[in-house]
Amino acid sequence: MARRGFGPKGTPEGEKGTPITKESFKRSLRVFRYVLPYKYKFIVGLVFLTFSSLTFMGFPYLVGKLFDTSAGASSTSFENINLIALGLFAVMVLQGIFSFFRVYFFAQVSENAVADIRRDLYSKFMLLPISFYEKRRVGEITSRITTDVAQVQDAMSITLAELFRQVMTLVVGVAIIMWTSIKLSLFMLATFPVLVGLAFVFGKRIKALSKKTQDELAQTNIIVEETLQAINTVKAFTNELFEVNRYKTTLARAVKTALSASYYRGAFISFIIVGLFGGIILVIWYGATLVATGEILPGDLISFVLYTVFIGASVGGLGDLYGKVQTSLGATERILEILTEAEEPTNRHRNLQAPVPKLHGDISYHNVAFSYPTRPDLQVLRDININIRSGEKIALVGPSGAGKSTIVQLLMRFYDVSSGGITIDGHNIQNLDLSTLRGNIGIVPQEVLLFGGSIRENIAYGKPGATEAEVIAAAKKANAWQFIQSFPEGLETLVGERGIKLSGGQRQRIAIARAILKNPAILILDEATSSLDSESEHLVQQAMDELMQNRTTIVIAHRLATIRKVDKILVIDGGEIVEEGPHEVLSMNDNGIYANLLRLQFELS
Ligand SMILES: Nc1ncnc2c1ncn2[C@@H]1O[C@H](COP(=O)(O)OP(=O)(O)OP(=O)(O)O)[C@@H](O)[C@H]1O
Repeated sequence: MARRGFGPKGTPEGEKGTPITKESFKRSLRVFRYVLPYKYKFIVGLVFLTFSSLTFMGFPYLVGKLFDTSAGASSTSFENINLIALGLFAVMVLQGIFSFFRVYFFAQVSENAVADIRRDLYSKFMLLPISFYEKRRVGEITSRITTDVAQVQDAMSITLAELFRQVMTLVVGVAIIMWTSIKLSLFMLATFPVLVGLAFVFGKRIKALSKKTQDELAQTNIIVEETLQAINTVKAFTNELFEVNRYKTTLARAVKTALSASYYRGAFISFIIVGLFGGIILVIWYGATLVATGEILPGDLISFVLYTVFIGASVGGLGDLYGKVQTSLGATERILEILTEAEEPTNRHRNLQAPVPKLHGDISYHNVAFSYPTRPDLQVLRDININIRSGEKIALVGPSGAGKSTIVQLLMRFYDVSSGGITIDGHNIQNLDLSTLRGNIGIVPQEVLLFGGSIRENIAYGKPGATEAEVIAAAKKANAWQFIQSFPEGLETLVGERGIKLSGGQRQRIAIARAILKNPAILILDEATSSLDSESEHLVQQAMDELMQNRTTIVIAHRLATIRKVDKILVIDGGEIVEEGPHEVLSMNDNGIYANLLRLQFELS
């Protein structure tokens, strides 16, 4: 079977930011339903955030009063310098306490909500059809559950709090300075709209550039991930340097974009500094003239300047936050897009411990035609009619790319037929629950990928919760017990991330043991193309024969010698069944494809 699954197919989508519109904002609010279970903690966090922002606003006021008191100009109750200084300390202590609880509560909400999002995304990944994975790169999909979720977490914990704080500083700050001196406030505010307008334009430009940097960094990560996954291939083709160069080129591009973005960021910061300080100097100058004419107290001017700094800082911060909110909206949309993808129609609520309803194993294909969703114009199968009675064994042979693997993928409903139908025990597989369907099919793939973990775990994968005795019995039937026993750790031997410590024949026998444990009515054997040594071959064949007993079996055959005993051989060519019959009959047809293939293999061997 051609290797399926994640591959560098499809085009990367690019991690786009989303413009902040009413629509995008509304849509992304849907992600906040993940906050709902923790709403009380969220509200408490918001209350602490409000408190900490408000107490901070008391700071400039007290500093001004301290100044006036020291100059002996105050007629209010703030007579005592020590008392005011204590008040300042109290403000800071309160600020510290409130901030602690704000961080604590927001972390509780964001960590839990984000874990819920990750869990839902992962469950979704498990339930999405194979066609979903063919359209996307694996790096791109994993970045949904890592980068995008991390951005949402930032939004929930930092960005949101910052936004709230900055807006509050702005509103409360402006109200206080208005109360202090309308004249001075109007003078100060006259310079602000220009500053705010420019900051937003700047912020937007920076946003676009940092997005581009992120996209390019994502590209470099995709290269790392793909090459590490296929490190054997890279080495086998001695393409290490080629890959290093490919990585270097994309990395250089990312650095270039990051650097050009940094010019704008630098310019933005300079602009804020020059603009703000210029503004502050103007305010101090005008304020000084008001103090001179006795319209305000010197302490008021100090408070005023401090508030102006706060307000200026929050305006500057808002520019930055605008970008962050945009990034978070983009991430949120991508997450929601996955969460709303159509799942396979599987019975996900099935009790995992409950046994799968047993099928008998009569299979029929009626006029099946099929095109892959990614290549709808290319018909891969046409007019396929097959009847297999329960317990019968058939073999599919034919040139590479003929459609053999596709025929069995349709049986497992990895894809749905384009026309025609497939029935098992008379039921159209479209109407069978997917867990029942796949629960009754065992597969020994061409290339066995073992999960990192022990041999026991890998065998028990065929029947979660299998007892030790069952695992051993299966291993024995699969001719695997002998080599497992020869390892010092026996069943507990770790097989590494992809079972690299086991030989091809050993891996296959583990896969056979797994299938024996699953005890399916229908079996799919995808013969390995690479031949094993004759000793190993014999052991694997013996195990396969044991496994095939009393099961409907479809063998995808590459080596014709192994399929002489099957009940029927189907020769597939160009997506059609071109010959059909037992070995004895087909091999006699001198002009037939099967006889030809036989001769070819005989000559080659
Ligand atoms: N996921 C896919 N998306 C699009 N086209 C595919 C996909 N998988 C296979 N094909 C195409 O479908 C055709 C049949 O492929 P299939 O893997 O069924 O052939 P096969 O007979 O099993 O070949 P092999 O013996 O080499 O494994 C080929 O032309 C192949 O390129």
